[in-house]
Amino acid sequence: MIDIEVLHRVANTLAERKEASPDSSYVSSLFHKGTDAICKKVAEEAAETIMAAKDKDLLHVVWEVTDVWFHTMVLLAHFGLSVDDVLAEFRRREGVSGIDEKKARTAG
Ligand SMILES: N=c1c2ncn([C@@H]3O[C@H](COP(=O)(O)OP(=O)(O)OP(=O)(O)O)[C@@H](O)[C@H]3O)c2ncn1[C@@H]1O[C@H](COP(=O)(O)O)[C@@H](O)[C@H]1O
Repeated sequence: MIDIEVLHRVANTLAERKEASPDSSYVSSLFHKGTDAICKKVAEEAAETIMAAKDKDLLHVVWEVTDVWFHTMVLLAHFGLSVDDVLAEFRRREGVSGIDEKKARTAG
């Protein structure tokens, strides 16, 4: 199993890019363009994931999901959120059936 620490290393690089010149860094250029540009990339990469899935192109599914994760990490960093916020939410949901959770949400 590959260590999840790679996500933290990339997240640390993203944080450093907040101080970098947009000319020298793709991530910095996204930070400078702002929320709309970052969200546009998330949407584009999600659409490309769907197209790869419909083509049953499994290599491209992995590439595009990586692009989605990466650009959502840029979005988190843009808002001062961290990978750990998402991992904590996964941990909070762990073992809670999606069916039971939805029932509890719609019961009241
Ligand atoms: N993991 C990534 C990563 N994944 C994808 N990408 C870039 O995300 C972009 C994806 O956009 P597209 O596939 O649409 O490619 P494109 O058509 O060239 O992009 P646009 O024309 O739409 O801008 C490409 O430019 C990829 O190179 C990434 N860029 C950077 N990282 C990580 O971020 C770190 C910092 O990157 P820089 O800030 O560029 O140094 C790197 O060391 C990596 O760890």
